[in-house]
Amino acid sequence: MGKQKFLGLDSLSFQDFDENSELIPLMTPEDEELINNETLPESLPILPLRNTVLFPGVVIPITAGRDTSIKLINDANKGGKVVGVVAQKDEAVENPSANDIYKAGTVARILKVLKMPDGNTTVIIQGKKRFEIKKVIQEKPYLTATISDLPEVKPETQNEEFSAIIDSIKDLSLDIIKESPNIPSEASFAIKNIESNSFLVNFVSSNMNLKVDEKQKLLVINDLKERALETLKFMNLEYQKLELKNDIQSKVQSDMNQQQREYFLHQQMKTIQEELGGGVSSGEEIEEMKARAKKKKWDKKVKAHFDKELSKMQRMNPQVAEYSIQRNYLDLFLDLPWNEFTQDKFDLKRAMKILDRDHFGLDDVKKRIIEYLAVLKLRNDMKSPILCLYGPPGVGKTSLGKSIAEALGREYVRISLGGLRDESEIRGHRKTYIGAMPGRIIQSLKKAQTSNPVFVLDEIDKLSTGNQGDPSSAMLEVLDPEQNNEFYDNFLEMGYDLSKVMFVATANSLNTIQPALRDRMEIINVTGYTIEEKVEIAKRHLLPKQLKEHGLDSSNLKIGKPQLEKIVEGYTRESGVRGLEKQIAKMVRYAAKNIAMDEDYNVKVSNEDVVEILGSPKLERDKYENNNVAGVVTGLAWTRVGGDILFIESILSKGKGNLSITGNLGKVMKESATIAMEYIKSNADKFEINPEVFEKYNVHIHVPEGATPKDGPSAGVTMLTSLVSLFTQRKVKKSIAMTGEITLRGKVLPVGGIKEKILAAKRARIKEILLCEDNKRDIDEIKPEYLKGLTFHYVKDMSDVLDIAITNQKVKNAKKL
Ligand SMILES: Nc1ncnc2c1ncn2[C@@H]1O[C@H](COP(=O)(O)OP(=O)(O)OP(=O)(O)O)[C@@H](O)[C@H]1O
Repeated sequence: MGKQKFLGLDSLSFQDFDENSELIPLMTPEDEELINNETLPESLPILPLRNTVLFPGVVIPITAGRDTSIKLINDANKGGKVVGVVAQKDEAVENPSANDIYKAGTVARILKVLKMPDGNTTVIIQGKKRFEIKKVIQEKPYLTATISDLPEVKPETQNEEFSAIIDSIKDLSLDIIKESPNIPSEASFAIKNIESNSFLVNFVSSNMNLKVDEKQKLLVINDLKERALETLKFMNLEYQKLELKNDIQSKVQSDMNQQQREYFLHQQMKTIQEELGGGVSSGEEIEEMKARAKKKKWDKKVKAHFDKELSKMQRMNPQVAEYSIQRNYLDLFLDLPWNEFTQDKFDLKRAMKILDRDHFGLDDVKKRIIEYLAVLKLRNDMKSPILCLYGPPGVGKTSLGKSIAEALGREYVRISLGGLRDESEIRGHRKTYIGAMPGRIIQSLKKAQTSNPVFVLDEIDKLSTGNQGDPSSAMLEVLDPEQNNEFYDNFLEMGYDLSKVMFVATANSLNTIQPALRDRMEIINVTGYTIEEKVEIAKRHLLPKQLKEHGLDSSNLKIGKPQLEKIVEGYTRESGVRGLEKQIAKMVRYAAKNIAMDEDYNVKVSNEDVVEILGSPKLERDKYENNNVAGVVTGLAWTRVGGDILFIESILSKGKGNLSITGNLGKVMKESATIAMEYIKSNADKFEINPEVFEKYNVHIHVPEGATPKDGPSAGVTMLTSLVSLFTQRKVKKSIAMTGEITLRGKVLPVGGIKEKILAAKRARIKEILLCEDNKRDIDEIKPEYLKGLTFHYVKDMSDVLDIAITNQKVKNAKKL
């Protein structure tokens, strides 16, 4: 419903009308009756309406601009004040003829004629009765036609359907008025007061936002019920459109409100900041940043990003917190090395020299490192391989990384991944967090100041998965040559090229490294050292290093080989040399103290001095004991800290044939014990064991040294030997140690960690070692000097094990079973 058409009163006031003019719309059935009883003249002047349709009872203002219309109105106003009003088919037609107007129209009464200042004439007319043109009898000076009545067909007064339609029209028009901001609320007052159904339908039809032809269609429907229904349909459509429009508008409105609010707040903030003495952002700082930026070797993308962020900073007030966040952020861009590389030194001889200078032994490892450097040199694409040095603690993995950096002439950085459980430690926090920082990778590169350092990732096997994302998956991206040229740090908000970085990871164990990570690395095993090697390392490296660190030199303290050996054997029990270094540091401190206190001391230390300084040698638990007791056998184990020996003890006690196992053992070891037991039971004859023994006695197996958890199937042969020795009460071969898995069928299977196990056996002064035949190839790979003084027995079946390990001699005080 358009405002200008509603009641037709928008530009006029009531004072413009005579007291008795019939301005007030018809409201009652009596009014309607009056109109219907009026007799129509035979012919009428026809006033064509350009853009509306007049309905009976409705008052509308029309503007007459055309000369013909003005003449018609003037003539009629002077005469009977009655005209026929018919809508034009096409509003563009200037002088409509009979064919240009519809056939049906409404008789109108002129209520008022007003001369407007613009020369137009405004006429207030009221619709009376509908008519049909029979014939146009003259076209000049205006159209005149003979007409006939169009009688309205009314439903019976009791028609329920019609009443329902009328009610709906009323309700819906009230709804429409409520939803339409343009319709004055008085309109609802009018609707409520219209009593004549016919007039209600006309009133609504006239005021609806319909096209002329739609209104005309309504006008010519004689059946009032049908007309009402059609009107209701149009109203429904109109209501839906209105709802949609309001919906859109309220959305737009709320967006606007939000924007206005922000703008307003910003303005306020600005004012407050100015009041507090803040000014425009510090120009000097920005100029300095710009100068630094000029020296950076950024690619286009990074440069564009930096420029954008810098101009953001320029617009900020230096007093606000965001300013310093932004400055830190941009500082990081300026501090980070971008495409700044050190030239690699590919002199492999020199590299070898450096590796030899820093590390004693480790020949295989050094050889593999040199091979790697050679490949790097030949490929020359600067894409670096990822090395993973794995082995027990203190064997020099980390320090090898450092030597590699020196050999290549690259910068060296290191991060420890041990216990790191938060992905953001690697990838950083988004800069919107309070106290956000880049991840460790980016921080280390900032420290390195070059884009191609040697980057040591210590303890990659100890990366743990916490509830803050998975750091291993972030590491995967770091270590994947396909992806790491665009490593994304959350703080940096940019990809950073890590492909030129040479990563060297270290690990104590391969099992706990995520398999996908392990696949991406070249694994190099760094095994532990023999006693002789440790002595050499101590002499050549550890002692000079410690002397230097304490401000002394070799003239202040001399430790001979026998004493070093004593220290290694009596005070350390490890695969690496970290503990040894600590003991040597103690020796050096002793000298330093004496020098500082001006006291005499032996520069060349004796065995006694060693005991005096370090205390009496610690118990050497992992020393082979003897074979005097049945059921005690030495096994070889592999742990994360290197090889170790273990003793398996078993005893019999009167009982009902139960098997119990104690010690800090894993599930697999317990299974091995059960397998061994079953094997013995089924081969009791062979070992001359009375089968009744199994029912009369309980067996208890124990593995002492419970502090280090031991698991793995490799104790199988040891369990078996222990139990056979127990049931037969025969001695186990002297100075023998063994490792191997057993199966129910009596087979012996190969096991891992052989190198470490051999070193542990040597430390424990074992002479003979029993292994699966398939482990021979591991032994063949070990340097002969490591194997000096050891005899190997290779076996296939459990019976071979027993043939070798169990003697015919009964133990002292053998039990009679
Ligand atoms: N072969 C060697 N020659 C000289 N020094 C060595 C040798 N092996 C180890 N060291 C020294 O032993 C110390 C410990 O080595 P490092 O820290 O590299 O051990 P690691 O294998 O990385 O241990 P972890 O696994 O605990 O990190 C260092 O001071 C190192 O120089």
